[in-house]
Amino acid sequence: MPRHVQRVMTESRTAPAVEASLTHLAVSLRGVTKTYDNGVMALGPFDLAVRKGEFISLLGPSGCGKSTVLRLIAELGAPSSGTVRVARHEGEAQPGHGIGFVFQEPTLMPWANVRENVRLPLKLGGVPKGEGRARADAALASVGLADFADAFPRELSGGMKMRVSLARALVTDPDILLMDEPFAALDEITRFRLNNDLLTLWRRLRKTVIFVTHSVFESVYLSQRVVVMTARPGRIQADIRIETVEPRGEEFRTSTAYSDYCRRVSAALAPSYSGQSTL
Ligand SMILES: Nc1ncnc2c1ncn2[C@@H]1O[C@H](COP(=O)(O)OP(=O)(O)OP(=O)(O)O)[C@@H](O)[C@H]1O
Repeated sequence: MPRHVQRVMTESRTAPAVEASLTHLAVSLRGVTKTYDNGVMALGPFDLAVRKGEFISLLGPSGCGKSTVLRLIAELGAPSSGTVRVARHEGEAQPGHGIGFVFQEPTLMPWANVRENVRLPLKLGGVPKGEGRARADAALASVGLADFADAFPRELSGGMKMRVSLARALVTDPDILLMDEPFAALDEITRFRLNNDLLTLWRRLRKTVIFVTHSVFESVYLSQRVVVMTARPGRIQADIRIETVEPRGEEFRTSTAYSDYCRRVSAALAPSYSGQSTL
């Protein structure tokens, strides 16, 4: 039975009705603020509820606290105030368990082959080598890299390295996938291809995905909801549901509905940039 682990918080009273509805949520942030040691107030107050299996994007100007949100969810830091809750299964009480993290940089170990890179989280978790290798191979197959398990990172393109990074995040079979601008450094064609592959994976695995991007187009294409943040300290500027025929594909990318949503999201984003230099 899933249970909810409540983490560092200064205010713990929650209305019973809200508590009950948490069983449908993967992640809940309520009244969260984050001020770093240097005095920078990065976030808040910030409220976000993400349903299990939902794909949402966080969009906002540079420095508005998007990565901070992901780090708080992953317990790579504690909120200054407010509540962060993450749904977990029994046996996943340790920080970070049940969560996969994909960063903009694939951060692969250059001296290890692709299989060993993907196996790393299992190795750190004490999974026996044979089982770990089999699971790493399965994760690699899921991202279309079954034939590259013995290759080294230097032999791979940028897109392939990102697939390895995704396989490494999936190898522990997390319920929640946090993705911090994973495709930002890739060329457009590779990015489009990875967008489609990610959607295919998401439809198959139904993980909860929280995806950070600077791209209005990418956020609308991928997400069921686009959450637009204000400039720092980041709060919710708009929460826009993207309703369209599923599964999405290239016809959605060229549809009027897609461009209408992009316009709507851009308009919601505009106030967050007001007063900021565009240079
Ligand atoms: N460890 C830290 N110590 C001090 N300040 C930090 C730290 N991490 C982030 N910040 C500051 O907090 C603010 C929010 O940072 P964060 O990385 O969450 O923003 P972001 O929206 O992800 O930015 P970007 O889109 O540029 O990646 C920024 O002003 C950043 O400089």
